[in-house]
Amino acid sequence: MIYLLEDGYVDFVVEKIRTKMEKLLEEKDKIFVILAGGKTPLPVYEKLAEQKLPWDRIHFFLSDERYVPLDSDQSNFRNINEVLFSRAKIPSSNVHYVDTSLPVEKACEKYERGIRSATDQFDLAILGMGPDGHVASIFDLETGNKDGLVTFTDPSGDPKVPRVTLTFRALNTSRYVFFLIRGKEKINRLAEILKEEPLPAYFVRGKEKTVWLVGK
Ligand SMILES: O=C(O)[C@H](O)[C@@H](O)[C@H](O)[C@H](O)COP(=O)(O)O
Repeated sequence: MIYLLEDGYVDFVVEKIRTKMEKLLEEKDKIFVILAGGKTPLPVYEKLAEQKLPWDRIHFFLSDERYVPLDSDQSNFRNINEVLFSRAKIPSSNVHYVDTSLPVEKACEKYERGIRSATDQFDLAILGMGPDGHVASIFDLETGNKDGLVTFTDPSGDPKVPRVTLTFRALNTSRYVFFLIRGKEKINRLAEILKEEPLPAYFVRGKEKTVWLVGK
């Protein structure tokens, strides 16, 4: 499903996420949600934090993290914490992040252990896509197809730093996938994906539904 929005992007996307979370919470006591890093979702997260949701029943995981200190302004955790986790007063035990104070392999192992002990599937993945078609920090298919749920990359992307990322295997346990994309370049990538171009984002699908929320 694709929504192409002329304006009102943030409000529309927040509403979609809120209603989906409410629906999922009618079925289950706890839900497990993946959040993308990057800039596009930040105003969405900020507005989401103002919603009346049972935050103690929602568990969050990051799709990927830049391997930088957690207080760096390049840290996805820091940026999401600022606009969502701390504002909505989400219990810290519900926030699963990559411990970048550890050596990178250990950080992956710890993140993977945390996921496995919490759940074997995600209910909702809120993802972005790069202007080159990458998703999470999967810039090439080999990385995405690694065994296990979490892996790391050489310095890649913008900022060009090593990254820790969920694999296709982990992302594709998600029941619902919402892609949040804005701008011409990303719209061109989506057009390619619809023509089955094997870009990384092409390989991520929700088990029940994949929704593209596309803005100018
Ligand atoms: O850490 C990251 O960079 C991401 O999680 C990444 O996959 C992001 O979603 C895209 O690069 C889009 O980023 P923008 O929204 O900033 O364009």
